Amino acid sequence: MSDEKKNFGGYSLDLDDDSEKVTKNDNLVEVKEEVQVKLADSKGDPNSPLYSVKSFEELGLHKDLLKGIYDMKFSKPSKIQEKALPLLLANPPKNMIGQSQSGTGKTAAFVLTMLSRIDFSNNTPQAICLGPTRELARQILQVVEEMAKYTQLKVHSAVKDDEKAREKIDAHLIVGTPGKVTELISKRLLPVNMIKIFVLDEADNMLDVQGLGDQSLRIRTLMPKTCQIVLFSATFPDKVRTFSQRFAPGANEISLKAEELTVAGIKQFYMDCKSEEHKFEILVSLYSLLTIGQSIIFVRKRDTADKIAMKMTAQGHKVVSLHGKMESKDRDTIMDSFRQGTTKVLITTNVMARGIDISQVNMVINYDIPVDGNGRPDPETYLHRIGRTGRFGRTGASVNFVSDQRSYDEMKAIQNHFGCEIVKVPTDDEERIAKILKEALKS
Ligand SMILES: Nc1ncnc2c1ncn2[C@@H]1O[C@H](COP(=O)(O)OP(=O)(O)OP(=O)(O)O)[C@@H](O)[C@H]1O
Repeated sequence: MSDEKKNFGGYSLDLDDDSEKVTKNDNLVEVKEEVQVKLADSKGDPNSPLYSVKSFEELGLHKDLLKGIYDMKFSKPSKIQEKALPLLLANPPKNMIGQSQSGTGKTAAFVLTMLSRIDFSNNTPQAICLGPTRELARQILQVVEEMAKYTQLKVHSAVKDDEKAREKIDAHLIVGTPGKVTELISKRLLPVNMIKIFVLDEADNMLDVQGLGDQSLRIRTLMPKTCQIVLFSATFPDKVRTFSQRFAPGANEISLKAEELTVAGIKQFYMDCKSEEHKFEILVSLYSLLTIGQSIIFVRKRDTADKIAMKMTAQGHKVVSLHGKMESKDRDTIMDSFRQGTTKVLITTNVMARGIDISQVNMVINYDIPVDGNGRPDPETYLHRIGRTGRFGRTGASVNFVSDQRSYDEMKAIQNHFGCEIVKVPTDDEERIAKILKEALKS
């Protein structure tokens, strides 16, 4: 889609495309318990993304929403919630482009805004929220349902193979993926004339990726003129930011510099493997560490995910793979069992890189270093992948596997982009590996 001209709202736009217990070793069991309670990111530190001076009451939320969030054990807002909510809730509504580090509570910021804008006495769609994958859309829907527990909200899930709407939707809030929402609108099942707020989560991805971008844009053009446009992500690369500003004209912006994006609680490592086979051997040797909490292993290709899962399973390890080639039903089952902690190790592609929030995930392995569609190192995807751990101040470890000069250079390019530290871990000393990673999860 590079250089392609898009017409939107009268503008011509340039779119750039692009606890299963570990029985082997008592120490590991001990660490697991510590990992679960340890908060790395001190909320007392004014520089922490979790720091705030205000309470939720001071942010002007309805008492029914306050009851919902207190039930979820949210005691104080995070920085992005404290900063964004007053801007998002102000009248007349203003658009928003909001950025904050992974796992710092962006979802609550936009969900609470949508819920605050809805008139529950009017049974017609008033808010649409889109995410890039069915897994993320389902997760947002769960958050919506929890937060809206004390309201009269009716919500509709718009993901493939889910709730086949045949009649006109009368739910107040729609959460879905762009493809399904486009379909519902074109079949005239989803009326959009009363939509007051349109949210894109993982907005940079939603606007940049071929297909998703086209659909998001098309839906955007159908929104009423007065509709509030809200874009959130941990990353807004320059090429997407300019477009975002046109997508959400006059928006309030909360932004971060590249160097501010990495989360302090996520320690980053790399292991210098000799070959592809050696990568697999190292992965297997890490299994007992991977199951201390839960882990996600990211690979580049769907086939690789399946192959590794098969090989590990054949060796007696309990792992599952999840990727976009699978049936929706299977994806949901795998995801639900990982979310419940029944499965501990998930091998996946970038489909799971963004937004997925499972607090028990304390290790992420980049089995393949992320690259973009042109084969170039992809810092944004890297940041989202490692952000699946270290959620809301928890500790986490991420380990990059490199196996040749090229993968090493890719990792270095990503490291330079963020100006972060990625520490080398030896591959030939299991005890030392365990010590380093366990230390990372403790500190
Ligand atoms: N104020 C709060 N107090 C306690 N926990 C919170 C608060 N806000 C959010 N959380 C929890 O923090 C976790 C991370 O939040 P969320 O998934 O919204 O992060 P995010 O900023 O959207 O991350 P990502 O960029 O990875 O999508 C969730 O489990 C959420 O329930």
